[in-house]
Amino acid sequence: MAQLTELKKRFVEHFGGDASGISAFHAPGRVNLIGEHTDYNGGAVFPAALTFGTTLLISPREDRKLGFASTNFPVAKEIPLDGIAFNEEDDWANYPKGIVWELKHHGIELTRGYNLLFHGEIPNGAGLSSSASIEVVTAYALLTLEGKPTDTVQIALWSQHAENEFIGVKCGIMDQFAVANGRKDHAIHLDCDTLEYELVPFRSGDYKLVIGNTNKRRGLVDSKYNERRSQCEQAVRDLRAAFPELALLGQLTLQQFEDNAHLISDETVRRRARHVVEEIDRVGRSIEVLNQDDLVAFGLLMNASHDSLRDLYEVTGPELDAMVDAAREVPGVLGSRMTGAGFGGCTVSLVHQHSVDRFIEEVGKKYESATGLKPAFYVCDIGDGVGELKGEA
Ligand SMILES: Nc1ncnc2c1ncn2[C@@H]1O[C@H](COP(=O)(O)OP(=O)(O)OP(=O)(O)O)[C@@H](O)[C@H]1O
Ligand SMILES: OC[C@H]1O[C@H](O)[C@H](O)[C@@H](O)[C@H]1O
Repeated sequence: MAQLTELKKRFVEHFGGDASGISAFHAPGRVNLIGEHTDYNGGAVFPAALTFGTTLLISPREDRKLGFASTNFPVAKEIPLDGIAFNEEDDWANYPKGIVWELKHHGIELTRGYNLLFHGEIPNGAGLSSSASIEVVTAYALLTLEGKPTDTVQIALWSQHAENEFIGVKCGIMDQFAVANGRKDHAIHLDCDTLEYELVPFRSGDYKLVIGNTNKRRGLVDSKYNERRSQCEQAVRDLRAAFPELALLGQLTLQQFEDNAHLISDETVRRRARHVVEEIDRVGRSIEVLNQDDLVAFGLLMNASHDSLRDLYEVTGPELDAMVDAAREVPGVLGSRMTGAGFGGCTVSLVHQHSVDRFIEEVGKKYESATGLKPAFYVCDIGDGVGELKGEA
């Protein structure tokens, strides 16, 4: 792999030494096909790993220090292994530091220092999980080099915990889980309450998944994400009048919700909860129609998902809506929706392979004239989850 050779050169230029002790790892980004804002409600999600992601080159060093560099960011860091703590000044290096902190939390103290060079191909802050990717690849690599088990479900949970507690972003489990457990040409049907999951072959036939990046950056921490979470918690509290044991909205069937929605006193909170329960139902129906290779029905469910995120959950915004509206006007598009947290970021559309060029041109033009922003498009295949790049390293 030419790129790995190039990265090794950069590693040696930056950290010195020779290339012989370098190991290489890769974790993908992810796209969520349907099941949005359901993970932290204990509901179902249906994401898939991308073929592009974060490559990590890593080698042990003699002292008890961690050297962090990234081809994506100018600032490199050298940090003592002992006493790892969040530090604003360490900027992006807080993500891999958070993993070292997390491993320690589980009794895994690194036995030596390491140099790490990251190379990311995922646009940051665009809803394709570059942060989950850097977390998961760091955890997998460090566990491998320390001779510890690399259980990818455990790695997902630890990475999520690091993001929640070390970085301070209260995300659900979907991103880290997809990045850690993805499989080529499969999407993951994950129950976020039990963490039971099934890899579902994604047979898209003549259709391609096309990601559209609005290039409207969204800030997860300062966005309305946490407000949505609290509204869901409020709905659960109200619904306990009928279900005293209820812990998460995802534990309700659609019918149970319909029969008791009136218990939620605030109208906005009721709409938020309705989105969650209906979206979980849409995930179940998606699996059913995909099992029958009914892509048309799946496209309609994608559309319904976006419309609900726009009208009930209110996390889309003008950019995502403009891109989805433009996408649905192109012949050969079966469905189009926002993906990820929302408030900007990316859309995902199911587009006939013969319409992809026209899609990119027409959606690009309409989107730019509606918003003044230049979008980017990625025609994507579904890739594998985290792993070591053994042959190529
Ligand atoms: N290759 C990389 N090198 C260094 N830092 C990275 C790399 N990839 C991601 N990061 C860190 O992760 C941050 C992006 O995380 P953030 O949660 O804001 O967005 P995201 O994960 O891309 O999007 P989303 O959470 O919506 O899926 C970057 O600003 C940087 O600090
Ligand atoms: O589905 C919305 C999605 O938003 C972000 O990507 C979070 O990191 C995920 O945990 C999930 O909540």
